[in-house]
Amino acid sequence: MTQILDGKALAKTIQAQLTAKVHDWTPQVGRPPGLAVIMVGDNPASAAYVRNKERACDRVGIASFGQKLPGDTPQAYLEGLIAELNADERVDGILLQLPVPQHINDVTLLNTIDPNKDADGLHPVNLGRLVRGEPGLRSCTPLGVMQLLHANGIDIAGKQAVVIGRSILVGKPMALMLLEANATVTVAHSRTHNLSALTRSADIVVSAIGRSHFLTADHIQAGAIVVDVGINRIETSAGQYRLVGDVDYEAVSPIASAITPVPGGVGPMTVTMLLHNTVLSYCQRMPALAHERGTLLS
Ligand SMILES: Nc1nc(=O)c2c([nH]1)NC[C@@H]1CN(c3ccc(C(=O)N[C@@H](CCC(=O)O)C(=O)O)cc3)C=[N+]21
Repeated sequence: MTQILDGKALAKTIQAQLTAKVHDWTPQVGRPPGLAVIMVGDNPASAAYVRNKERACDRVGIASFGQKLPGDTPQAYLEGLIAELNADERVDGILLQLPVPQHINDVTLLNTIDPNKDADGLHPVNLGRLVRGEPGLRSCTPLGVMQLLHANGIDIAGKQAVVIGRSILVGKPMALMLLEANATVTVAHSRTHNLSALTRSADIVVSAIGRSHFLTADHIQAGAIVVDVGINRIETSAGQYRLVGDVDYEAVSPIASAITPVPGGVGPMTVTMLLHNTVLSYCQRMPALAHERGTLLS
């Protein structure tokens, strides 16, 4: 029987744990944790994610300091806004929703976020901490994948893992987190030769490329663990949109020993890890909670 790695259920459990802690800590600290999501322009997919994030914050008791800005907002304005949020004591996490419009340099902006408020874990200081294996704020999607594997009793040490995709948001930090958990990691990408031969030798395949039905039965060996990070919107015959991953789920799930569905797999974990990072940052910034540090994800 193939094990379904249910991210929606685990997200619910972790969010309930976070809610209880936030409920206890808010009176001690005198304020709730705060998250500022900055969205520039009106990409409909981004708007939907941002709404999900704000709803999740509400449920857990995190204050939202969302900023929805027009698509022609100048770079200098955004730099000023981030400086203000860095200095705002009520804000523990800052996230710049990606992608940003063409005229904005996202790397420069991400680098101005206070690393201790970097809820997305994308600042060079946090990426450097990950490379070194030091504690720090970790990128949400790969952290969510690690939680999902861990909570389902999947042992990673010694396994062959292939990560498909080398983005700074998912592929690279995913590879480093699997390595930190003692997997033998290979990173594949669009220029990789003989991808299917490579993935067929893997015990764990993580796909983060953004192409629907890309990973087929030919790519997977019997008993492999398949993690689908892809979020692709495809049009159905009825003219509506449906969310699918990178994996041909019907074909691959009977072969795999464990697999994440889309939706309901990695996506809800990403949002939950963003909440987790915000609460972790709150915990680290507030002296009253010093003794609680490190108790968040058990
Ligand atoms: N700075 C930044 N950080 C991000 O983490 C980030 C980003 N920019 N830009 C866009 C991507 C995408 N992303 C998702 C989050 C949640 C779901 C999610 O909750 N998915 C649900 C379904 C949602 C639906 O039905 O639309 C699921 O898979 O079950 C998906 C995708 C975060 N991203």
